[in-house]
Amino acid sequence: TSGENFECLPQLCASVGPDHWHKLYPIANGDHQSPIDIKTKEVKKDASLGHLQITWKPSTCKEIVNVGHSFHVNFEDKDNQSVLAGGPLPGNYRLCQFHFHWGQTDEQGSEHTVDGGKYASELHLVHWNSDKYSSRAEAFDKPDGLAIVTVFLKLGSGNENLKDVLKALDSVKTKGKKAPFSNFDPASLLPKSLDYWTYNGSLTHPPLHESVIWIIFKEPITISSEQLAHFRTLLSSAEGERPCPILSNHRPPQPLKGRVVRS
Ligand SMILES: CCc1c(F)c(F)c(S(N)(=O)=O)c(F)c1F
Ligand SMILES: [Zn+2]
Repeated sequence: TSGENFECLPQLCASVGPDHWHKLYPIANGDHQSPIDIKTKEVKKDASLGHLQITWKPSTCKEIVNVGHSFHVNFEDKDNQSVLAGGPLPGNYRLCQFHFHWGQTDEQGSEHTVDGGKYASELHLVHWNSDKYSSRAEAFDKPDGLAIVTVFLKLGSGNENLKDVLKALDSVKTKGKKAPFSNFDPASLLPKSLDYWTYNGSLTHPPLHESVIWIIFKEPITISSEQLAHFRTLLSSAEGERPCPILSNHRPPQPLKGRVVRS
């Protein structure tokens, strides 16, 4: 086709979807894969689990980047300024980035599900074990390497605290683009209650390392249909290429393989 600028064909963009990952990343069929469906009746109450200690500094927020299948808000993590501790964690985990997952329609989009129920979106705040490792790269593939705090977003009224993130998205529309994004307080995206579920799992996108302690808040925050549509305007194509919108980027739930979810 001589430079026609037609919309990206869905199958072209999705030819590397979750069902193909195992060919390049055999761990995709491993015993500690994420996400999972949380069956609330099978959750084990564990009195030894303490409260989470969250100390995130807005001044460590640095930039927003289009990583092709999503966007990441990256934090300065050269010292222990924005850290997570307590709960199921053995020590301090340093915040390095957050990102969202969403679906083709408002009826799906979360990665974890609760009693089979899907939320419209899911926020992941990624931290690495800075007591034991010297960088996120070193921690990424270690069993106690990462701690990911997860907040469900349910379809509802517009979320004031997402406005700044959504506005910043407009400056990183195409793959590989990055823009400064500072002084954002990720705690503004937390629910009132910090009650959580926790289990051991993996990254939900290649390389799928089984290196994650998942900490999932039970209470969702809200997101509107318009804000979800804004997520879907992000492109997986680079500048000048045929535009290919990221309509969805959530992996379906994986087998629990005997793991226990605690709260
Ligand atoms: C290696 C890049 C990467 C992922 F592939 C990934 F799947 C996740 S996730 N959805 O488990 O939080 C990350 F946080 C992440 F940084
Ligand atoms: Zn994620």
